[in-house]
Amino acid sequence: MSVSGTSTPGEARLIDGKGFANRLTQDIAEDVRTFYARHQVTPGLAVVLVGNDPASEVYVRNKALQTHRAGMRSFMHMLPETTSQEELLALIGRLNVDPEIHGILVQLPLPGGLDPVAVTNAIDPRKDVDGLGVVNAGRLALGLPGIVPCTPLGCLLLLKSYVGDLRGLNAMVVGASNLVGRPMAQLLLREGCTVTVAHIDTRNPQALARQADILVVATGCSGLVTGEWIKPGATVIDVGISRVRLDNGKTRLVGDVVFDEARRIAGQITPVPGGVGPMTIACLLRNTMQAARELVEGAGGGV
Ligand SMILES: Nc1nc(=O)c2c([nH]1)NC[C@@H]1CN(c3ccc(C(=O)N[C@@H](CCC(=O)O)C(=O)O)cc3)C=[N+]21
Ligand SMILES: [Mg+2]
Repeated sequence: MSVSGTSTPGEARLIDGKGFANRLTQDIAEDVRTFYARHQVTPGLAVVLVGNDPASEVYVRNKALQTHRAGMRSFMHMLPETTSQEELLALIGRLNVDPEIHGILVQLPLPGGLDPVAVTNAIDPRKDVDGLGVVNAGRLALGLPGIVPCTPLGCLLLLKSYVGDLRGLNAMVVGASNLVGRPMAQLLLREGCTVTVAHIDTRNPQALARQADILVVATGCSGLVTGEWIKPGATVIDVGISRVRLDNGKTRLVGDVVFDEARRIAGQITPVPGGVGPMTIACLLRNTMQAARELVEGAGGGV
């Protein structure tokens, strides 16, 4: 591996997000025990799910499972599709003042009729473990400490571990969502990358991507990024996760990157599943631990 973040083409090294996330969760479990010994407080995470989208139910259950593995408390709030904005805001108001809750996550997307901006910003910024409210998003944009969104944070931890120093590298983020693309670009900028963000109106994103030492793809369009997008030896982080139906009727999870093409050209690449997804959940636990510390100890923190 050279300092430019590229390596000889051939077969890309697999980035083991699942293994990294497991180690991170064990480290957090240790922090939880130390924190309990010091304060007799167990960090608590509240997850709010409105409606019954089957994919969201899987994620939310997985989050609860991992929360328990880290020794934290998990509080699930499954609300019916018919929940009103007032009812949801009232619940967040109660969670904001509940001393047993240190982190609050409202699963997105919300059913139509509920305003995700109003709901996200009703969360106390100290408990906003998704980092999606204006206070934490603004802190990230200004380079100040705060809570960083879980998926971009997970991608950054993988990049720092597998690439090392990111300074001076060309990074491209494909997708400009508030949940992933924008905060990802901010984090890479903070690490000293030269950052390009491609979005729906970008002309010839493939030509821009071919310059990128680091390519982070977060569009939700399965198969968007083919081998021709990839600079030989680049590090590719695939955030996309789509369920596709195969000819035999079974379903399979795929990313936004055509994996079999990309792995022949990239230097290293995340698989789907087993890449970014498990890191998202581990970083949610990390953010909850950080929020509990700041709420209980009043320490100024950050990543
Ligand atoms: N407020 C909010 N915050 C989120 O962080 C958030 C959200 N809303 N809405 C939905 C997306 C999606 N998301 C995933 C988390 C874990 C996996 C995950 O663990 N994936 C496994 C596979 C899981 C499976 O088998 O289905 C993997 O990639 O290996 C995937 C996706 C968090 N999201
Ligand atoms: Mg994810």
